Amino acid sequence: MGGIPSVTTGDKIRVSEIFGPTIQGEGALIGVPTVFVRTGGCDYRCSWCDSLHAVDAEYRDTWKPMAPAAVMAEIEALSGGAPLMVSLSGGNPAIQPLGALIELGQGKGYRFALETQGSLARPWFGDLDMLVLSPKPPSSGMPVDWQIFNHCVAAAAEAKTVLKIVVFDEQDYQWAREVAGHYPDLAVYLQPGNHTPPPPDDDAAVVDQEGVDARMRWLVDRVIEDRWFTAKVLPQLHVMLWGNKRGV
Ligand SMILES: C[S@@+](CC[C@H](N)C(=O)[O-])C[C@H]1O[C@@H](n2cnc3c(N)ncnc32)[C@H](O)[C@@H]1O
Ligand SMILES: Nc1nc2[nH]cc(C(=O)O)c2c(=O)[nH]1
Ligand code: SF4
Ligand SMILES: [Mg+2]
Repeated sequence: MGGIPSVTTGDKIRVSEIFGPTIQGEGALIGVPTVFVRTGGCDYRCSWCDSLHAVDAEYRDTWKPMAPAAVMAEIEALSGGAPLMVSLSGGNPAIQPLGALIELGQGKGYRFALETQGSLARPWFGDLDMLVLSPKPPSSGMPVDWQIFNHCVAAAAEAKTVLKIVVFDEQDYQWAREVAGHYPDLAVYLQPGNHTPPPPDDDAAVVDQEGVDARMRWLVDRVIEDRWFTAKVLPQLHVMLWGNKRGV
């Protein structure tokens, strides 16, 4: 007996928050009306994580175990029953048993994207409409297990998988180039990092927008200088519009 990790509760999904519809603010689906399901718990602790309320154990009592049908009911209530894109984020949503929710939602016409750092591969990645793999650069302080990351890449079709890499500095940028070179079939989205003021709470909407803008301009210059014309460079649109506010 014992040995069962406390990260999941049977078939239930550990939910930090469900919000929307809003627009997807990042990457390949930017601008697409989306409901977000943010799961609680992460196997990483990036130095600059903007979602600590879904990562830090001190917020654990705000995470609620929910059956897939209950999560789906909330998504449908938020969308008024009109099918739309659902983004599964976190925390690391790959920790959670999300296969049943994806199947249930797709049966009703909803589409599902999932964002993960690529530290856990799941067979149900293959059922997603889009898998966003966001390996963590040196500035995060987190090491990448490339063997597991490759399992994630293999679990979903290449056409549905994209790379989204956060870049804070030249070292991150060089790292992103190298990583992209290893996955020539995957579309690459570069995203300037934003320094967030801890601790995360509803009032922490302040963001160093000038810093993000400067980093964005620098990132565009770097990509053009290197003639890296297959890369796409996008800021976090929701951060530009609403700062680090939660639920948008
Ligand atoms: C909060 S994470 C949750 C999903 C998953 N754990 C991951 O990291 O991919 C969602 C996205 O936000 C990005 N992100 C987190 N903190 C950020 C920051 N301070 N600036 C820019 N992007 C950030 C992550 O790299 C990831 O692409
Ligand atoms: N609008 C909006 N777009 C997002 N794209 C990725 C997000 C995330 O935190 O995972 C996010 C988010 O929290 N809000
Ligand atoms: S992997 Fe994602 S959720 Fe986890 S700490 Fe890093 S940015 Fe935050
Ligand atoms: Mg975010």
